[in-house]
Amino acid sequence: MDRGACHSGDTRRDLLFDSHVREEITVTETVIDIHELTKSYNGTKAVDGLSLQIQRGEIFGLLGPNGAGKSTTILMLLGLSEPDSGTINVLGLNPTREPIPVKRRVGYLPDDVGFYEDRTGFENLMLTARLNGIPEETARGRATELLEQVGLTHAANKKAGAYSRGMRQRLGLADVLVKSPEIIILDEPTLGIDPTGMEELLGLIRKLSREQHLTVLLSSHQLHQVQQICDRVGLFVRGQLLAQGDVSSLSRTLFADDPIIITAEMDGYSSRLQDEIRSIEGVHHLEVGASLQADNSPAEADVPEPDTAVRLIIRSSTDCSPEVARRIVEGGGRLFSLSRQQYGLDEIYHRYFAGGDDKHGEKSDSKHYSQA
Ligand SMILES: Nc1ncnc2c1ncn2[C@@H]1O[C@H](COP(=O)(O)OP(=O)(O)OP(=O)(O)O)[C@@H](O)[C@H]1O
Repeated sequence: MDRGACHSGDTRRDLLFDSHVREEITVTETVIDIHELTKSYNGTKAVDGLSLQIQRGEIFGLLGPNGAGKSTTILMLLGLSEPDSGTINVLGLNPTREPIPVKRRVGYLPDDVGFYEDRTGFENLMLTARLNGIPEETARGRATELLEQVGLTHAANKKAGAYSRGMRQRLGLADVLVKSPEIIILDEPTLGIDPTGMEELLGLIRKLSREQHLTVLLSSHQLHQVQQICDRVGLFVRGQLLAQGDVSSLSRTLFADDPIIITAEMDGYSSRLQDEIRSIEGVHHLEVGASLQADNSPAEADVPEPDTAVRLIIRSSTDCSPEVARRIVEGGGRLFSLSRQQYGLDEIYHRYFAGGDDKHGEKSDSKHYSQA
């Protein structure tokens, strides 16, 4: 069937009868369901009232600084640690009471996976297959196929002890996949890998997840890598899930009360224009500084000379960018660029992970003329 047909007629029925397009229908099925989970060590809460649902096929990033409680949560998901209170359901199973069926269906890649160093990559995968009761012939085929998928065919007969860090992580991924799990949990999978190796591994995880509808829970404190591949992220701080969602909705939630920052590069600035901008509804702060595009160094003054290129930084409670642009142009200014600050992972990182007080995520490196 021509995919174009999906846009007309009985779309729903067309989709259902097309085996290719059928894959595109999103059927949500919660495979990890956590409610009010709590775990303390020596009276200190490592996980504090965590509630989280993850859907089949989703790549979810569990983000948080050291000691946030990520590993403790993972251990409870795997049935390796018992919660103090709350419930966990993994693929319909209770990991505390049914750890073995959970282990059969959930793969776990720790941050530093252990191998038999004097055995080859292929032999290591075969050992894991045997441990999981996979028949010899099937195991051979699967090990060969997985080594190819993770790009290690060339190193199949090399001893694991001679693998680089990146190769070990890729072998670890293959090792986790030997038993054909439905969920894989990866703890800091790219730790210690160079940027190229990291890109490759993340690309591979995403590809495998998409192709095999594999659910991935990825724990990390490296926000940028998580942003690249995760459908959703959860921000974990001091045992609590502070917020969850895709990165842009997360930013909106976390920075909802922050002013909107608009930056304009222009020339033709005047005190009349300054008043015009300050009178825009919502604007509560205006800084005028040297433009990054300025080839002449402006003199210190309240209002620079009209031919001086300046950068305006406007803080507003609403997004008034179109109005700012209109008033600059109508006020005789030449507008070179106008941008609105978008909060991203850097700002989230500074505020919640690094304990920074850079509340506006703005680098104030411009030379100041005046402030409103
Ligand atoms: N077995 C344990 N005994 C006592 N305290 C523990 C134990 N395991 C974890 N903790 C404490 O629980 C808190 C959460 O630790 P956890 O290892 O879960 O954090 P994390 O987010 O995984 O950190 P990291 O990124 O460093 O691995 C920390 O304060 C840690 O010291």
